[in-house]
Amino acid sequence: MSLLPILRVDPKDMPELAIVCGDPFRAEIISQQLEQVKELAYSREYRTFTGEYKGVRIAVVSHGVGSPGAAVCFEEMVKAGVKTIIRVGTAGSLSDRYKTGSLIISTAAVREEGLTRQLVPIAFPAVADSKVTDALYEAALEANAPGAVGKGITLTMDAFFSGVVELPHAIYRQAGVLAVEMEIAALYVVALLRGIRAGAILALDGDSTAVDEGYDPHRSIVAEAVDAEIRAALGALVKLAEQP
Ligand SMILES: O=P(O)(O)O[C@H]1O[C@H](CO)[C@@H](O)[C@H]1O
Ligand SMILES: O=c1cc[nH]c(=O)[nH]1
Repeated sequence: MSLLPILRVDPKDMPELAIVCGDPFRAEIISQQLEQVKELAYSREYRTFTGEYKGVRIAVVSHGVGSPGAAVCFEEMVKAGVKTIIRVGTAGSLSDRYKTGSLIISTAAVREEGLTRQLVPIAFPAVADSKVTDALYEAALEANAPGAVGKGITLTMDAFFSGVVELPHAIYRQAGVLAVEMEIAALYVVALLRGIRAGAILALDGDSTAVDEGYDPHRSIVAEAVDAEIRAALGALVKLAEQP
């Protein structure tokens, strides 16, 4: 079979279990936890590695920033036969309880991005797979994160910095949404429409309302939280490999 047109990977090389993340450099960091690692392709923002973790074959793929580009990646992964995807990302806090360094497992995503309404009406819910969520939560509790571990609804946006229109963060904070990022709604909608399992874990890198003033995701507490979420995601995939 020919290569996937955008990821530039041979579908037969893609395992059924995968981790995705925005940053191609983070994909490389995650791949360093694997044995028998191979970098299959680096095409646009999409960097694909495969390897084994505790005897389980997994892929690690970067999807870039924003839902439209990320959805292209998820769709091609599904076409290649991937059956379980976990997103390992960063997010801004919307909650007084979970601050920088905390980990959030996303049980569902508010669809404030523009992509998924072009796939299915906006009333359709973007929800995670419950087995993936449970496996992630259990693994996160044991991952020694520098902050608290929580699970709940997250917000997916297209805008990162604000313009002249007020962003809806305060409304969703009031509604109990825990964190904001930019791709989970796309992941959950694509997964639900194509019949695969998906979940997501997020390391909080600051207060979402402060990104316009000075966003700094390069602090050591964020790096520690990202390390912890990587351990949690790998542990969850091993558990999920036993529960197809
Ligand atoms: O940490 P990652 O996976 O890149 O995710 C978050 O970081 C990016 C913004 O800086 C967006 O892609 C957002 O969703
Ligand atoms: O989308 C994002 C990602 C990280 N941190 C934020 O505040 N927003």
